[in-house]
Amino acid sequence: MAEQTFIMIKPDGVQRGLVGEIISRFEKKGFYLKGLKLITVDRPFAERHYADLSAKPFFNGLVEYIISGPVVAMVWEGKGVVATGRKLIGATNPLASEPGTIRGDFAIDIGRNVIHGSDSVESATKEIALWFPEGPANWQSSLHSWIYE
Ligand SMILES: Nc1ncnc2c1ncn2[C@@H]1O[C@H](COP(=O)(O)OP(=O)(O)OP(=O)(O)O)[C@@H](O)[C@H]1O
Repeated sequence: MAEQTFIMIKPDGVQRGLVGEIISRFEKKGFYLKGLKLITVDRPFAERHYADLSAKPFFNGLVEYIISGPVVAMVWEGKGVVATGRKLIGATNPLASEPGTIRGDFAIDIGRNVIHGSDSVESATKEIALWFPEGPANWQSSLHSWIYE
């Protein structure tokens, strides 16, 4: 199966009306949308998603932020989508993110950085299973041969 990643537009991205812009960037790059839902998660769920960060001093604030409103959970597919998705997103600290990246263009504070993307193929598999227990959608783009040689 082609590589997939989990991308989440955080509550600030939803509140600020950045959903369309962000989806558009992934679509225009040539990645395929294989899962999409607007969902407000509870504390235990957010703690599971960020379990690897549970020892960090910012963990509680991070969980509060993620449960503060609806997020847009997505699965995107394509060659190299995990690493390239992270490049489209930009560095964790938005002030260090290059202009042209999502965080570089739309965010300032690390605790309000608009979007999450899986950091490895392994994390992507885990996160997709957590957020999409029903599994991603199964469809093939008819543009495939115009994007891949
Ligand atoms: N020093 C910090 N202060 C506040 N929040 C932080 C800090 N470091 C990280 N975070 C928050 O925790 C999230 C996860 O941190 P991580 O180090 O995994 O960065 P990331 O992989 O770039 O982000 P994400 O996992 O959301 O894509 C960050 O996106 C940010 O929202």
